This record gives sequence, C-alpha cells and structure tokens, in this order.
Amino acid sequence: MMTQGTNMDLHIVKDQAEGGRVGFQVFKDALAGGAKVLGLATGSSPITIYNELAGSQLDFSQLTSVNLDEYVGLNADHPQSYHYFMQKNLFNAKPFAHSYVPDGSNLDAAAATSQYDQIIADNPIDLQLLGLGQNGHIGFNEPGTDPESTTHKVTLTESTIAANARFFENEDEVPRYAYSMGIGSILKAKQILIVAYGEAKAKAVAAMIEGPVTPDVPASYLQTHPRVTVILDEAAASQLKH
Ligand SMILES: N[C@@H]1[C@@H](O)[C@H](O)[C@@H](COP(=O)(O)O)O[C@@H]1O
Repeated sequence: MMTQGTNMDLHIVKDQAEGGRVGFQVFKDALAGGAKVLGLATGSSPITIYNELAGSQLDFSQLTSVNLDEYVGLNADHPQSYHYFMQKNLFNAKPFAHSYVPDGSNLDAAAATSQYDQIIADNPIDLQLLGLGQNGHIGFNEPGTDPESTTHKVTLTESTIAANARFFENEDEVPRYAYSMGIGSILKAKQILIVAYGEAKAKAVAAMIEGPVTPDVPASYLQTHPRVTVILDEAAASQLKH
C-alpha cells in the first residue's frame, strides 16, 4: 500500500523482506537519477535493504558512501563497531570507491567531528537511509538535539544503551558515547529513506509523521524535508491516525 503524506511517501509493507525490496527500488531509482553519494545507516532495520543491494547487479564501485554514526572507543575491527557492520552487511559484497564512517577510535572529539563535517561538505549526500530509535532518534541524535546540529559527540541515553545491549555480551560493554551526523547534516541530504519495523517503534513513528515538529522527537524534523520515503510494517504503522 502507498499513500501520499505532505512530504512523505509512506509504504506499509507486510514484512521486512518486502521492506527490503521496496527500499532497494528507492536506491535503484536514485542511482538511475544520478546519485553519487549514499548516506548509510546501521541497526537491524536496514539489513534487508542491504541484502537486496548486495545481491543485485547494481555497481557501487564509482560511488561514495557516508555513514551516519559510530560508537566512540570502538576500533573499526570491533565486531560491534558500525565500520564492521557495514563491511559485513554491504561493503564486502559491494565495495564503494570511498566509504566513510566516523572514526570512533579517535578520542579527540573536536578533530573527529570537524573532519567528518568536512567529508560531508565535500560529498553532499544524494540519498540518506535512516533507521528510527524507539525514542524517535535518528542517527544517534537523541531527544533534545539541536535541529541545526552538525557532526557531534553524543552521550547515549539509558534507553538507547538498553536497546543496543542485545548486540553486546552485557550492558556494561555498550559504549556510552558516539559520534553522529547531526539533524542539520541529515536534513541536507537531497532525499531521505527511513525504515522502521515492529510494535516498539509505533509510538515514535506516529510522533515522527503526525506529531508536532519538536526537539523531543528528532525524527519529527523529517516533516520539514521536501523528499522523504517511509517504509513501515503494519505494527510500526499501528499508531498512525490517518
Ligand atoms: N544508531 C542506531 C540508529 O541509527 C538506529 O536507527 C537505531 C535503531 O536500530 P534498529 O533498526 O536495530 O531498531 O539503532 C541505533 O541506535
């Protein structure tokens, strides 16, 4: 099913496999339209899209990827680092000409974040893929983040640490800080694709699409962007009123 919101193309799919196929088509169309820089995301939600991209005929070898975020203190070869995630889920199958992920091994936050802002300025993002946090975060932009923010160091909230603990041996091992592109950086992308599945996301989805635009829900700023595609399953869409 597809409905047209104000600025949002909303696709409600039956499961994540179908979401992967719909998301793949968005990437394919963007590439056909000349996209050269893809903004990529981690988390479980984008995985079916990456599976489709990895198994496709699309060629990324002349393109650039720019990832949203990375934990501070994890090296690129740490299995829970976002570098590692991207390597495993996409880059091994589909290498890009250049792939950028914030440098979590650089503990000098001012240097790491300004370096990343320069990378984004040099490589304006054509299509940005996003997942959605249960508290409405995008990237690691937690509630309260300045909507004009650029890349910055984030102190993760307890709820995000708890939600991400499933990927680590125990909660104590989850990093407390991350480097994340800001809301302002994300909104500069020409096109945005956001994916969310499951009941746990339903409240954040409703707030993102139908709630007020507010720092309390970072994803609500997507209402201010001219070109957003949203892929949801029925459970994630269950609190939408329209
Ligand atoms: N930093 C990432 C986000 O970019 C991601 O969107 C979110 C949701 O992840 P999932 O798709 O696994 O629910 O998790 C992490 O916090």
